[in-house]
Amino acid sequence: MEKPEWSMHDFEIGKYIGEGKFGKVYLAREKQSGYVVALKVIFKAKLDKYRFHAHLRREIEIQHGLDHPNVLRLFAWFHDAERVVLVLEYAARGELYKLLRTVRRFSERTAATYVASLAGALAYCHKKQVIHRDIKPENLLLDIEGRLKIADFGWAVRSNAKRHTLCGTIDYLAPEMIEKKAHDHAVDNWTLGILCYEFLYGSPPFEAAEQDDTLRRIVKVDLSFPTTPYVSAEAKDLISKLLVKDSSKRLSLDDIMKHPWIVKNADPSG
Ligand SMILES: COc1ccc(C(=O)Nc2ccccc2)cc1NC(=O)CCSCc1cnc2[nH]ccc2c1
Repeated sequence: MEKPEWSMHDFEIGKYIGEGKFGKVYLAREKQSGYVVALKVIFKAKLDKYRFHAHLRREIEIQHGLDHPNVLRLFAWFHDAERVVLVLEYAARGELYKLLRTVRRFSERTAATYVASLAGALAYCHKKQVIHRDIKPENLLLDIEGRLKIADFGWAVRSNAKRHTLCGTIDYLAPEMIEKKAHDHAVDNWTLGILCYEFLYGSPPFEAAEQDDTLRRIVKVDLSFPTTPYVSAEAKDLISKLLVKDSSKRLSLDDIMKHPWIVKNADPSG
């Protein structure tokens, strides 16, 4: 979809599909090709207010170079007097979390396929020196084939987030984040452990009534596996090797892809 410059006139704008801190997201069809995309309209006035021009420019440069089946594509961007418009891949089956809430929990094959997709996408991003990927659950979308897409919502605050806490859920924070230690991309490996647990059991491992209890359980790595639903020993083995306090001892992304539970259950087509 390379072209010297795009404008709004190249697209038929469809329904509104989402809200970001900097603007709204619409379904759109590119007139020439009929290709359906998501247009994220960001107001320059907002960028000025938050002084995000440089951040957005840097992000666009980074995103433009990313091309992985499990990372939402930024195809192009253009701007006019008052707006910057991002031409993004459209993930037709929407938010993975809405699906999880609907079906309660995923099968071991589905969970393993999503974990393998995430590990592959993160390994790709880390190879491209991109570790600002934030694999919070709200950032995971599903395309028309049900393939997982890490949809970096940039600095958007999702106004329609379903999470129970205000500032985005704390269930995914790694111990080093809570203890304000230096953290690197090993936090993503921790988050993969949380997500794998939640995919299989339907709720995150350290959930508690009060936020303080959740934080205490995280720093203690107070991990236990309920007797129901049945979850295989291999799955628990993988989760136990990711939810490790010492970030240097967490299973690496490559080792996740080679783990017996992933090898046995993940669908290679993603
Ligand atoms: C590569 O992706 C992105 C790259 C950059 C930014 C961004 O906003 N950067 C920014 C903005 C201002 C200041 C600084 C940085 C956002 C995204 N990605 C999304 O926002 C995903 C949801 S919009 C698309 C989309 C697709 N498919 C769907 N299916 C259902 C809903 C839905 C929604």
